[in-house]
Amino acid sequence: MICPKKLAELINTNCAPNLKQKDPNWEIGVSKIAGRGVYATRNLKCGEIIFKDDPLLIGPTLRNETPLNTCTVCYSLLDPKKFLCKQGCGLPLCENCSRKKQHKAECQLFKSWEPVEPQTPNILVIRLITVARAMLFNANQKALLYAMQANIDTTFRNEVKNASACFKNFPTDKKIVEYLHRTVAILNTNSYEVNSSKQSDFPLRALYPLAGILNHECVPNTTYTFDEKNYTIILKAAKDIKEGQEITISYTKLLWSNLMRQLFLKMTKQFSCKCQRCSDPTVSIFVPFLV
Ligand SMILES: C[S@@+](CC[C@H](N)C(=O)[O-])C[C@H]1O[C@@H](n2cnc3c(N)ncnc32)[C@H](O)[C@@H]1O
Repeated sequence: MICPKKLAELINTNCAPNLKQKDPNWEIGVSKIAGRGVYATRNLKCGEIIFKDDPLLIGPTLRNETPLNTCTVCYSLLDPKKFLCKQGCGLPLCENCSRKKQHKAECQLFKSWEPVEPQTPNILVIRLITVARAMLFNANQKALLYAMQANIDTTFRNEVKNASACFKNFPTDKKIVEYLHRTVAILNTNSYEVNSSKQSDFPLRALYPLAGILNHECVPNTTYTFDEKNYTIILKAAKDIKEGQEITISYTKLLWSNLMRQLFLKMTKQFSCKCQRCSDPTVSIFVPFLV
């Protein structure tokens, strides 16, 4: 894993206007919690905005119940009968976005892989677009992506492996395939779930260079929201934070029981939380019975 200083340089090279602050109130350092973390460079007041961060990578999550007839560029709901790109890349697309540069590059990439059934909506093909977007990164963006933590488990290769069977000419080059697998692992470790601003039941996974470095606490000192237009994450202090203190978020829902949080963190983020709340023997580990 690269050191905090190098990571900060990469973020600085790649950062979108929102992170370009003259005198940021945060810095990246070695964390007492895990790996690298983000620290306050001055005292922060409860409610104060700490930073705004734009996604490096964003795209559909897609679960079985999500509507496939959703444009992969603007995420608006499309006619359920005819919604796939007319050029044969297999991606759902609205008329307006078919003219956009972003889709043209993605369309070309998917067409070069030759979808087996380009006129049949396929959840594996559509879901792959988020990972495939990292193929279109420039060298700086690739370096930043690679600097993010990638948790490895027994399943992270399945996403690309399963989707590859839906193409006749999927890359076989080891380096490319490894890059795609690693992108999945990085998304699994660091991404946030954001609802599409066009439809609330269409979840997106978004990777933020700085917000992705925040470590977890079950009683975090920040909260976050997303800007509906560009999916910028806005991080605010949830209590007063002292200069030098680590800035944390919660990866779970705050009101989940100890047991639920611990299971979720172990299964999705591969760690056992040792925070004060988790270590409190007076807190029940069972799910509270709500009336
Ligand atoms: C989004 S990353 C956080 C940034 C990471 N520390 C880094 O250096 O890039 C999430 C990973 O950080 C580690 N992590 C975050 N919070 C933790 C905590 N409270 N206890 C143990 N590990 C934690 C886990 O390995 C987790 O999968």
